[in-house]
Amino acid sequence: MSILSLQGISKRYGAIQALSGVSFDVPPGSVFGVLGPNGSGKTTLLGIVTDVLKADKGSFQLFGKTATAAERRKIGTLLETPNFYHYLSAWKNLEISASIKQRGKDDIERVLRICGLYDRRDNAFKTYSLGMKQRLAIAAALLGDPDVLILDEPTNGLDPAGIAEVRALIHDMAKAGKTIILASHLLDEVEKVCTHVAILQKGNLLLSGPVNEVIQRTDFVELAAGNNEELVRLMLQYPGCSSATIANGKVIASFTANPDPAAINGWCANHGIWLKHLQLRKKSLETAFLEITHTAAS
Ligand SMILES: Nc1ncnc2c1ncn2[C@@H]1O[C@H](COP(=O)(O)OP(=O)(O)OP(=O)(O)O)[C@@H](O)[C@H]1O
Repeated sequence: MSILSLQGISKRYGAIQALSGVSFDVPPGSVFGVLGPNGSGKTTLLGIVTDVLKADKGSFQLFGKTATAAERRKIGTLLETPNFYHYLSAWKNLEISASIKQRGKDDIERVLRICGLYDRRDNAFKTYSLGMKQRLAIAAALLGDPDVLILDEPTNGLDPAGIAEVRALIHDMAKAGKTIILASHLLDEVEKVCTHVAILQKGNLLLSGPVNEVIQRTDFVELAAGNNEELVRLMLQYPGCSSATIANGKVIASFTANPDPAAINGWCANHGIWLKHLQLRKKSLETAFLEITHTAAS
């Protein structure tokens, strides 16, 4: 059973079509990244799922059921950095968050410990670093031990140390069996923390599924020989080689399936070309993503 299942969600703001018939499923235990550039509809989508906004069309189910207040209570959300009181301590701020969520105070110690803030619980919020502030926001989302967390751009505005802190926290929560749905425009974030991804562009869903399946990052090979022009001609005859070009003194060869460097080396030697350089490389996630969005736009 999917944790969240969306069918044909559409939303328009006046002349702007923010979402157009978006459908995908979030499997249990996944860290599901909703990825897309600024303005692609990520926040709108999370707003609909958390009942902050209403869809114009389409439907969705939480835990296999039409979402009611009972299902929503199983979800912790961080849609924007909450307005904590600057002069109050982390503990006091979480007491307020707990009472807004109509939850008791008995969970505050647990969430502060998970987020590594227990030792700083009595310090005023204003004395926290940005990373600690964001971790406190996640602590507030964790009150009541929800099975599912929805986080909108959880590392937004953080420095590398803060980003690493929040990522470590997401990893820990995923290990503890939580399903995490997070919106991000950072490919790096998706690559480092997500198991699944849905890619949005201008409100349209381009792709969704497990990261390794959706974002095909076939290997390519970097080669060099005494005569690179001759090497290009030879590689273009190699079974499964889809392209071979020279860049920066190296021959870059792509293939229809993942290439075997040993077989390439043998093939070249058998054809009288001795390689000076042979390296298997992976297309960066960024290149793969740009290809996906470029293909969709053209
Ligand atoms: N309240 C609103 N009124 C009018 N247009 C809106 C409103 N909220 C969002 N939009 C527009 O809808 C589109 C999708 O916005 P949304 O905030 O959902 O995208 P996003 O992917 O979350 O972007 P970002 O990464 O910048 O947060 C954008 O064109 C945005 O300008």
